[in-house]
Amino acid sequence: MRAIVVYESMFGTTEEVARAVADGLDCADLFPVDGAPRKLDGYDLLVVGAPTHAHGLSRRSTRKAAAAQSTEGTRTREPGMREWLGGFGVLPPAMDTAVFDTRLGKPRWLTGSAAHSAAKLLRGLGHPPAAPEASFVVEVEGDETKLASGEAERARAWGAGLRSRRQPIPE
Ligand SMILES: Cc1cc2nc3c(=O)[nH]c(=O)nc-3n(C[C@H](O)[C@H](O)[C@H](O)COP(=O)(O)O)c2cc1C
Repeated sequence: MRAIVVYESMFGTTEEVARAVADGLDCADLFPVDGAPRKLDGYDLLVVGAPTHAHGLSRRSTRKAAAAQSTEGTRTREPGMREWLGGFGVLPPAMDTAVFDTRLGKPRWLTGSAAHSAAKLLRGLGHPPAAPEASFVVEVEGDETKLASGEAERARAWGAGLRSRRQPIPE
């Protein structure tokens, strides 16, 4: 199996999750969304991950708001995941997809979910996620946004789970 993990990240948290997911998959190419390829032929699985902004995928305005909060600049720039996914007319027909996000550790009806928005876009492209959407919790303390304890390990296990879903069933 050949997998590609594409992530958007302002402060590095979703990037950390993406690296753990790719590690769990053990067969994945990893790209920031602003450097991701437009040709996905040859991949069996596309995994996309993004931070939750204003209850869904980021928009240019929310990315600007994030940039204003950071003295170091943001990890990924334009385009965001919404625009990257929106730029595809078709995806390779046999390719599976999976989605994850990072968000605050509150009930989903309060936080929203970027993964849920990404899943909608993928359904529109005829590639509904093959696994349940995953969310990983971030904590914000003052100026610092960090992954909650245990979430990197959970992300690695989620990636490994995606890999095992794709293993052929022995005859
Ligand atoms: C402009 C903006 C809007 C946000 N809106 C939400 C939100 O609606 N729900 C939520 O759970 N977190 C929200 N957050 C927190 C982000 O989810 C958090 O910054 C992100 O998961 C960190 O990932 P990153 O380090 O990869 O950017 C928001 C953050 C920013 C900067």
